[in-house]
Amino acid sequence: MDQPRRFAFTLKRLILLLALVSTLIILLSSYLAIFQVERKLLIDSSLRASQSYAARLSLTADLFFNAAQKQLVFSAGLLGEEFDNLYAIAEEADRLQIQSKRYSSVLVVDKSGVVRAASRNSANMTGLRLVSDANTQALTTQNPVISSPFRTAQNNHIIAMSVPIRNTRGKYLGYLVAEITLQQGGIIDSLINARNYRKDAYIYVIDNEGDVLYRAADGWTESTPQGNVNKALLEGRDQGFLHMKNLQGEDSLAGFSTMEISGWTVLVLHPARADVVLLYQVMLQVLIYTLPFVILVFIVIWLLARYISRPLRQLASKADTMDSQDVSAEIQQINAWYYEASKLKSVMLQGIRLLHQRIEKLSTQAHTDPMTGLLNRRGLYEQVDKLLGEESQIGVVTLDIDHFKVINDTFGHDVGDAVITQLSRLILGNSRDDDLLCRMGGEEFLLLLPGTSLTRAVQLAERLRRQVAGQNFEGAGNVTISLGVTHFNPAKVNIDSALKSADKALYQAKNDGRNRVVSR
Ligand SMILES: Nc1nc2c(ncn2[C@@H]2O[C@H](COP(=O)(O)OP(=O)(O)OP(=O)(O)O)[C@@H](O)[C@H]2O)c(=O)[nH]1
Repeated sequence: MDQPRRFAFTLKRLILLLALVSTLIILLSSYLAIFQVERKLLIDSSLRASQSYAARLSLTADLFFNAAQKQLVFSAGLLGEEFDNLYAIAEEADRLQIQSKRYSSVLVVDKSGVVRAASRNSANMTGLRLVSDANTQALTTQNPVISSPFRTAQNNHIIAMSVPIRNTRGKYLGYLVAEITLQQGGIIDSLINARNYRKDAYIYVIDNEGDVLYRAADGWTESTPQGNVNKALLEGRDQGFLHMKNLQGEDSLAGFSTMEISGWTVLVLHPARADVVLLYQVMLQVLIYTLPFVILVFIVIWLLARYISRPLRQLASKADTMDSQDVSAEIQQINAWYYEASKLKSVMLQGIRLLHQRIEKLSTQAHTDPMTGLLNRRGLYEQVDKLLGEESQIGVVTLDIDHFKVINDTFGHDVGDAVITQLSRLILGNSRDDDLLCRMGGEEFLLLLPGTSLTRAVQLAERLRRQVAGQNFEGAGNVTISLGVTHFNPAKVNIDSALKSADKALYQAKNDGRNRVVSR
């Protein structure tokens, strides 16, 4: 069963992770910075727009009040001259109302608060005693007054604009008052309305105490506005902008401007969340525009991470096969294009060289006999396979020193060693490069002779025997050897049985009196 592959922190993944995390942090922080800057810009611009709209409205209202006041002052001058002529003052009141159309009614009031004359549409008020605060204010101040809104007996929501009437000697006779309706369609409504501004905006007009006189939004005007705006929010400024809650309790941004003549303040409010919604749209756009670049950056980072990590990844994969023969050549192929990788590559190559030398040394030690330098039994089996595959006939000679125990016992072990070494050199001197010569153990040797017939193997064995017998061995004098010879075809006969056969021949040579060659 396949083991599930464990996640590994490779260099490529680490570079990718690092790059991704840092890119994301940079992106997020820039995104947040853009968000903050955009938010401030949007809020600022929307506050400024509201404030300039409020300023325009209050200027328009100021121009109206100014013109209206001048008109009333002019008429009051005429009325002062003809105050006793009831017909004339009623005509003037009517003329004013018809001409201006701004006024719902025009009244001439005497100094006791009784309506002396009225425009035709309010003729029924003639003779009535007025009791409103506006009346009291006009009579007590004897100055031009713009009243706070109030409800008339006919339930009209109005403000009253009055100017004093004096005769030619300056004596106070009463006042001329024009009533201006606040209801939808009235003059204030047509001056101050939300129709030309953003749809979510509210227009408030507040008086000096902060009481809401007028409230309108897109398409509607409140007939009896209630509520109070804390004037402390305006911080004594004539115009500016502020954050506040509207009368529904929503967080709102407001621009304001105060009228000169009435002292009323126009507030233009809109809910703050509208700008936030706009901001989210802007941020979404930013995201959409930046996304392709972000993806491109990630792809570039991914390719770079691959390119940077490739030499190290390839070197790391070769670390698993450092004992293989071809690994050095494979490592040479790796493009270690930067300092650390190239350093690692050269250290690995050096390490592999040393490792292979060491392995070779160990292998040689394991396969050779240290005393004679010949192959040992393991070394023979290691190399014989090649020989067996290539040859159709192999001569086998096995040889053993005669009475070697006596040599040891007589001359000592060192002399025995020297005899073995000298014999091995002699055998080597009689063999070809292709021959496999092996010290099988003790004083026993084996010769495998590739491509050699039995006859030639016997000839070689005989030559060896004679040479040994004729040689003087240092410290031991004359030494003889016995040899067993055989021959086999590796395709047909197993090497072990061939060796056994050679051993038998050797055994027979020993039995037959030693210092001889026996073949089988
Ligand atoms: N000096 C020395 N002696 C060895 C070495 N290896 C084996 N011997 C000795 O070789 C001797 C072999 O003795 P045996 O097997 O009885 O044979 P032999 O005395 O040669 O008698 P035959 O083979 O029957 O002629 C033993 O005494 C071993 O101790 C070696 O590396 N050096």
